Amino acid sequence: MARCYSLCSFPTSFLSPSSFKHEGYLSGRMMVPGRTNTPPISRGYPSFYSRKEFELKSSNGYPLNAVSFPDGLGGKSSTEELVENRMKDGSVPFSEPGKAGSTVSITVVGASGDLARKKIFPALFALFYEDCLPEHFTIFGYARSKMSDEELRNMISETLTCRIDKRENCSDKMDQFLQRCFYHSGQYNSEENFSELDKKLKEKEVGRLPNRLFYLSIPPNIFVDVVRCASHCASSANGWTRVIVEKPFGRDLESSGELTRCLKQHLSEDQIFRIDHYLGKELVENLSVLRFSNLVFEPLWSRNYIRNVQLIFSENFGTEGRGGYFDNYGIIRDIMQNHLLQILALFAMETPVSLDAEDIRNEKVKVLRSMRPLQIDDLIVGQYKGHSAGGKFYPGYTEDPTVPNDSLTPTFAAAALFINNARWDGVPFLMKAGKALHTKGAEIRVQFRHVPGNLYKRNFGTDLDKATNELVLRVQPDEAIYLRINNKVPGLGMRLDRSDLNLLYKTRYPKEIPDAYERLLLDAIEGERRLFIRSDELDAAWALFTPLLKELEERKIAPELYPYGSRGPVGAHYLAAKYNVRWGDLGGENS
Ligand SMILES: NC(=O)C1=CN([C@@H]2O[C@H](COP(=O)(O)OP(=O)(O)OC[C@H]3O[C@@H](n4cnc5c(N)ncnc54)[C@H](OP(=O)(O)O)[C@@H]3O)[C@@H](O)[C@H]2O)C=CC1
Ligand SMILES: O=C1O[C@H](COP(=O)(O)O)[C@@H](O)[C@H](O)[C@H]1O
Repeated sequence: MARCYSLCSFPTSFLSPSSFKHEGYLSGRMMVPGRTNTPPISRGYPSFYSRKEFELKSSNGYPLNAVSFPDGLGGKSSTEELVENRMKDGSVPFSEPGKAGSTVSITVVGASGDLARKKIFPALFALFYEDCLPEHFTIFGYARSKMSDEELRNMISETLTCRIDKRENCSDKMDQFLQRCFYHSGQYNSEENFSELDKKLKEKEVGRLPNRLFYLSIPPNIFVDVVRCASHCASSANGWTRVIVEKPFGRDLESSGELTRCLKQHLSEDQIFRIDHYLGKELVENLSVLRFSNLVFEPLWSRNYIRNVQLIFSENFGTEGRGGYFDNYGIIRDIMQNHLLQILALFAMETPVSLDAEDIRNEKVKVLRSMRPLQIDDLIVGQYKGHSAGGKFYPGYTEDPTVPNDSLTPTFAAAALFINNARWDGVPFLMKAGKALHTKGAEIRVQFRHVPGNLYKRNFGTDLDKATNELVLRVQPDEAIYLRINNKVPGLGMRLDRSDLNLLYKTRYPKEIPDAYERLLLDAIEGERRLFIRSDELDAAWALFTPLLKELEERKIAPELYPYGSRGPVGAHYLAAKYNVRWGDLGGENS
């Protein structure tokens, strides 16, 4: 995480917690009529730091506090003037630098659940461990389960690991972190219970400008209840209040629109942080860097040179434990409509005006709106069936006790999508996503066109595809970016070979890569919206998939069965062949 690492690379005296202050920004309850809650960061306003030249980078590489305070007194800095002016007009009550600072309270709603335990609390600890959290912060777990603070701490401590070097003993840090974690038990639709939470939050926030972040790690049917109660009874009185919303954001265009409408009765769009954790993955972040900061790629980034793009997701386990949720959604909604489509939009967008969140999100929306809705002929669906291997039986999807026996829900899908704009006209964007396959991974594969009039064509035999240049971004596991090129085998003859120019992260960057949730939580705390989904993006994404999802369900299209642990249904090959494409991940040697 560049910003934190750049923070950590300062001399240690700069790293004292007191140099890390996030000041509060906007007064009022969650929804402030006539005013958006855009924080200082994305508008280029400063945050306050006590040290000259202290610079904390946001995840888009922009300095968050593009300001340095003058040494000594004498004259007002532009920052101080800005603060003073803003306070005079009453609109933005920053707290004064140097006086009582701000605090951030992070409430994990659904704290007893799987996601909270496995991802959210560990990510918060990792941020704390890296000194990336503000100096003053408190974490609250909220759920119906009865638990004491101590029990919550015990639960959390089971999943915490030391961040940089797993062998390092960081029990002191863990203890410090756990001491800042508290629990409140309550119903999700009880204003009274949220008022009790508010009281407890205030006790921790006393004397500081309170900022509040709520993470909705709960089933979607209770999102609106929680937002209503939190907004009425537990939002910050004079700091910012933000809400991270987990997917699924509805199950089609209508239900997603309805969810957005309901949330917006209590929140402004700027307060809603719709999370897609794939946008927080290191390699997905690197996609734009690779493209926009290397001369060698951007000129090739169009239909003129790119033959097809493949977005591939696979898991080598089934819906174990999540069958109840999954059966109502299926793989298209679970993975394609969000994770893979988000990557596609980032991949295919035009150059944004800047790295500002709105500029990037504007470009992504344009791509999504230029796409034609997915056609049923460009889709194949599959479902895994039970399979025995190595003396063990792997049950099929419908053998999961939480899944109906006659379920037609796809656990695998492959699709061909097209972008009807000048850059991408006619280029197939192939997506493939499946559970219970032979391997776990996610990658972006770019296959380039054949070299026209290739002088060496006879060296490749009859299959020119063997000479295809391919750029692969392996998102996980074993993060890597590699470029497949053709080269001569050393020697007196003229034998050609395909080799990989390989940037393998674990050899180039031996440090552990931060989890996606770390980056996204930090961005939400800092008010950086670039990696969160705006409501018009969401609408455009659903518009592409909704007609097809309805058709699949109305026509009760049966998925092609594939054995647990296999490479998926053969239909995926026919679909690719229809567009003269071969899946790059099934291409043989070290593909
Ligand atoms: N788990 C994962 O890997 C991922 C999850 N998500 C999404 O994140 C959110 C949380 O996921 P996860 O932690 O797995 O969910 P859980 O099913 O574990 O639910 C979280 C908590 O919500 C409460 N809860 C569960 N069901 C209900 C219900 N029907 N009514 C009221 N409260 C309920 C429970 O707390 P209590 O009973 O104590 O109140 C539970 O501990 C979901 O929206 C999910 O779709 C997204 C990506 C990945
Ligand atoms: O959002 C989801 O993602 C996970 C896969 O996430 P990863 O970071 O482990 O690749 C997937 O298992 C789950 O079904 C889906 O809801």
